[in-house]
Amino acid sequence: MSEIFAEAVNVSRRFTTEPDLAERIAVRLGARDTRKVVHALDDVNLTIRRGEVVGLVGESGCGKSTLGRIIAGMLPPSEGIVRFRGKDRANLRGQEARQARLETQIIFQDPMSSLNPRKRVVDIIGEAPVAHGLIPRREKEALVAGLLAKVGLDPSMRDRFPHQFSGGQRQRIGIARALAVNPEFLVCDESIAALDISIQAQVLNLFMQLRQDLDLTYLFISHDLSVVHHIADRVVIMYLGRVVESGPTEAIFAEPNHPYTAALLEEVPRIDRRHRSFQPVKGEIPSPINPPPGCHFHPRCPFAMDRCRVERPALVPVGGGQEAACHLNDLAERPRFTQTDNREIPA
Ligand SMILES: Nc1ncnc2c1ncn2[C@@H]1O[C@H](COP(=O)(O)OP(=O)(O)OP(=O)(O)O)[C@@H](O)[C@H]1O
Repeated sequence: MSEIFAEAVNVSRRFTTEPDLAERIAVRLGARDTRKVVHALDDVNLTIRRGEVVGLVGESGCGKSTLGRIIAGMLPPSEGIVRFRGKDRANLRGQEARQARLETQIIFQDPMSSLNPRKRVVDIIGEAPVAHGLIPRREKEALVAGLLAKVGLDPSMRDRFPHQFSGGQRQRIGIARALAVNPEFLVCDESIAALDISIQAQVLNLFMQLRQDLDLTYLFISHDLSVVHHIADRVVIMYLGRVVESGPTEAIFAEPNHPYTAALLEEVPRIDRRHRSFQPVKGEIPSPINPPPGCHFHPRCPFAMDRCRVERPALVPVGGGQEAACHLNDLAERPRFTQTDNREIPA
C-alpha cells in the first residue's frame, strides 16, 4: 500500500450560527443569546493514500465540504489533528506551510465565483506560479498555453475573460489554475455538480486523465454516488457529521454494510441510468444543531435497536477492507438486507 498522504484524526468542527438582525436587537434588549452551535463534524477519521481517489459522499449538510476544507488546510478543526505527509498541518511554518498550501488545491462547484471576472485567463492561471517564484515572469505565457492545452482548451483563448467561456470551459480554467502551482493533491468539492450532464462526463474524464498524467491524489466530494462510483478507488460515506462506512468502491457497491449506505444505494442510480442526486432516504435528516443521541442514523433506520438510541457505534473493520459504524455487526445473527428490501424489514 502506498504511503498515507493526508489524514484527519479524530477531527471535530463546530460552527456558531450568526444571529440575524432581529436576534441581535433582541439580545441588546436583554433577551437570551440565541446563537446555536452546529456540530458539522463529530470525531471523524479519514485517510488518503498517495495516488488514491477517495470519494466522499453523503446528503447535503452532512459535513463533506467542511471535512474537505479542513483536510485542505483552509479551515482549522475545533478538535483533532490533520496530517499532511505525516506532519501536523497546524505545526507547519514558513516554507513548509507554503509548500503544503501549494501542494493541495481545491476546486469548487462554481468556477464563475472563483475566477476574477476582470482578469484575462492568462493572468488568472499564470499569476500564482509567478507570485510564488515557481517560474520567471517571462515563462508565464508558455506555461499558461501548456496548461490550457492540458485541460482541453485552445491556448489562443488565453487573452479572453471568464464570461467569454461556457460553464464547462470555465471549470477547465479553474482546473488549469489549480495545476499551475504543481499540486499533488486535489480536493474537488462538487466540482462537476453545476455542469450539464454531458459536460460532467467530459470533465470527469479530464480529472481521470490528469490523475494518470500527473500522479495526482484526489479527495472527490460529491452528493452523487454514481459519479463517485465512476472515479473513486475508495468511498467514504458520511451521515450528519460522522463517517458511517468506508471501503473499496466495488465492495461498498456490491455489499454495503451500513443500513444508510444500503438505503442510498437502493436509490442510486447506476452510471448508465444517469441520475443526479440522492433521492431522500426515508425520513428527514435531523439537524446538526441538535443531533440525535446514539447512532445519528437511528431515527431513520429500519433496523434501529434500543442500543442504537443511546450508544454511538464505533467505526470498525467489517471485512473486505470495509469499515462500518453499526451495532448490527455485534449481533450473533445480523439481519440481512438487500438493496431492495431494507426499508421493509421491521425494527
Ligand atoms: N461557516 C459556517 N457557519 C455556520 N454553519 C456552517 C458553516 N459552514 C458549514 N456550516 C454548517 O455545517 C454543516 C455541514 O456543512 P457542509 O457544507 O460541510 O455540508 P455538506 O455535506 O458539504 O453539504 P452541501 O453539499 O449542502 O454543501 C451544515 O449544517 C452547515 O450549515
